[in-house]
Amino acid sequence: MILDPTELELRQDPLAFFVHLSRTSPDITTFRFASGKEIVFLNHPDLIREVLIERAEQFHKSDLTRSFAGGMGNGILLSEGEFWKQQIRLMRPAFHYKRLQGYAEVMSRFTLEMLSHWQNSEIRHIDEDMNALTLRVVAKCMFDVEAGEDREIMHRAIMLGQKVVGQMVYGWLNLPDWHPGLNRDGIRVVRALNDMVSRHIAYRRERGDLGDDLLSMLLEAQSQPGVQLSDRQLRDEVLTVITAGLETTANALIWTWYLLDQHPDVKARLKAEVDSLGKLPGFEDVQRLPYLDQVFKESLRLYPPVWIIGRENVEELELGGMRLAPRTQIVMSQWAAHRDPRFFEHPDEFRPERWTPEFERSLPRGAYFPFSLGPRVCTGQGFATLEYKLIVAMVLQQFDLELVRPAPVRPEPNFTLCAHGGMPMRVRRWK
Ligand code: HEM
Repeated sequence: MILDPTELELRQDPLAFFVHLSRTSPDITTFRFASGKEIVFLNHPDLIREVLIERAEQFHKSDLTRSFAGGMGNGILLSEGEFWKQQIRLMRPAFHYKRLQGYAEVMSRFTLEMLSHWQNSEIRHIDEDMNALTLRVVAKCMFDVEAGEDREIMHRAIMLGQKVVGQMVYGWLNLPDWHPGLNRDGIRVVRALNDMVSRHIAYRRERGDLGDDLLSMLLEAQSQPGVQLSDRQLRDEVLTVITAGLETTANALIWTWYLLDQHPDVKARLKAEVDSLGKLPGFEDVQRLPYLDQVFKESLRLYPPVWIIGRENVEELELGGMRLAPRTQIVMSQWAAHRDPRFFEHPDEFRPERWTPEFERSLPRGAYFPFSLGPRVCTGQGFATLEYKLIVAMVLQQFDLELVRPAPVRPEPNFTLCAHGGMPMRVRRWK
């Protein structure tokens, strides 16, 4: 097949491709593959806001989202319309602010447990540690699952899954007529995960004593009048929340450790702030650390774990002066938008201090959207923010992390933005 230059650029470096497109294109632009298939790229906060918030009901998740979520079945990430409304109504209580306090206790306990295994001056694969930690946290908080054997199944599945889903996303980006499908490795991964989740559902039913975690809420909802929730759907929801909640938060943390290593002045200031607590940080404490909040926002700006999202219009419509046929594939890239010099001064620099209340007020809605925006905003935003802040504060109180491979570390745009080649770091207990 003869590749159009666009396809070549996209294949070689999707992140650079979208930044280039955003710096050289109008607010809405179309790029074409050699096959003739078109993709519409949104390059202005007003249009992003229109699609995600103001006219959200006219747009559905797209082929891109289906490729990301390929292995998760038909979970909440992909559902639409009345069915999505039912699912979000059933699931939202598990993410309510009041419940976060209980989750904070689990997050802290598991973080301390991880730190108790760290030896002074050893080299740790921080990417693996962060993935293992966020997996334990989400599995325990949402599904009350703690068993070691399952952790191993899930950990292996996620590591392989990263690769498989990455290939699927690349498939979508590179091959315009490509349809989501799993290769043999992918099928194995999904089968192992499905079996594991089904086993837990059966076990929980047998036990009979439902708790107040998300799985219990969904099991209970099955008997409510008017609720349509098959066992298969329930399993898909469990897998979706685990997958959506684990690698995203892990990568936010991994890139933060990298950025702090590359910016010792920021690390010193953040360390002073977390030490000023004089104790282990709790649920309320981490919400009162302003510099930690700035570091969080700036890390998600430069390394947004979800680096691209897609939508398609349900019916023919006009957007930004362009007529779109039904099911036109639309993409918005956090990676590119968060580097837009129209809204971020020195966009490539890591400057947590930019996040002042005045700056946030002046930033147009749609210019910064690490958790997306509008009705389909990330359900786990509060959960992830709390988890990130507790983990960063607790680790930094005890350890200094130093990168032991040459910088820069290249971001790899898979399902989420991974660190190509991993993030080995020497961990030193502060004197
Ligand atoms: C830093 C961490 C996270 C980031 C950056 C992130 C980002 C996102 C984004 C951008 C979306 C929208 C995707 C789209 O529109 O196609 C999303 C959806 C979602 N996220 Fe997150 N997420 C994070 C953590 C979590 C956690 C911890 C959970 C759960 C424990 C979670 C659960 C979900 C769910 C259920 C959805 C689907 C919502 C819906 O479609 O109604 N996320 N997330």
